[in-house]
Amino acid sequence: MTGQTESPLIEIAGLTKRFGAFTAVDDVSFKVARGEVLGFLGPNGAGKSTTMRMLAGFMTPTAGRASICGHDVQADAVAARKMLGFLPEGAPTYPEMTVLSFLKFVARIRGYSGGELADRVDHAIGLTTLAGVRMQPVETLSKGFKRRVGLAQALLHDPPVLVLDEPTDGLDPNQKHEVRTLIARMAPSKAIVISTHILEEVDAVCSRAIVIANGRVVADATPAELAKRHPSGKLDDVFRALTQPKAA
Ligand SMILES: Nc1ncnc2c1ncn2[C@@H]1O[C@H](COP(=O)(O)OP(=O)(O)OP(=O)(O)O)[C@@H](O)[C@H]1O
Repeated sequence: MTGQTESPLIEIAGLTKRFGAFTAVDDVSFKVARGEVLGFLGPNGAGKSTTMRMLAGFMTPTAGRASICGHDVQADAVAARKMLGFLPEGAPTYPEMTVLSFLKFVARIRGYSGGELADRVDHAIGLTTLAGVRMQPVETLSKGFKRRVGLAQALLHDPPVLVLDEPTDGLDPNQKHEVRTLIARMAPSKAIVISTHILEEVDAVCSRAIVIANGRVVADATPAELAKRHPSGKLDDVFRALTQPKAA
């Protein structure tokens, strides 16, 4: 420890995405420091995936900027992506590859070769409990296993920043628990953003939560602070109050 305050590893300022006349993400700003696990919450269509894609440099914003470890994700994309592990929504691409060949392919793209490549792939397979399916084509896996292959590729290079779009989607309760434990274990050394619909996940792994509705941030607080905003003390009541359209 140097005693110096480290700059946030993730910085988003005024991020906006319009599709024609429709504004999907509207002036979103936040910072995430090392050690934080930020839960990104919101109803279907709120703008979570669009924000995460822009943060990961996979979609160009209409306005605003995002940076990872000080590197602008658009202007300095290669440097930013080295510092980032991104789990997009849905299943991994290249469905015809086996789990092992897909992860080796990702490792080669990440610049690894020889023994180091093999070690990286083995480690990612171990972290995500994929050893039993390593020779199986990705397209033949169940949804939960596909999700874990996506997670394995995001973790492979041990990046300081993780952006995980619904990491536990499709997992059974045991697998959900494993992935949450893994996230909690990695948390002290990384800045992590996870989007989720599952409010218990926020209590389980997040040190902070942002709620987004209609593309706008409507709350940014710790889970305990958020829970206090409703007499029931329940996050799902707070979520409903923040995100449901008011009755006329
Ligand atoms: N390429 C696109 N063209 C037009 N509209 C889009 C496009 N991508 C997303 N949208 C719209 O932007 C809004 C936000 O979508 P987004 O996928 O970011 O929401 P989300 O919060 O991730 O939702 P979910 O929880 O259902 O995954 C939605 O109304 C969606 O239909």
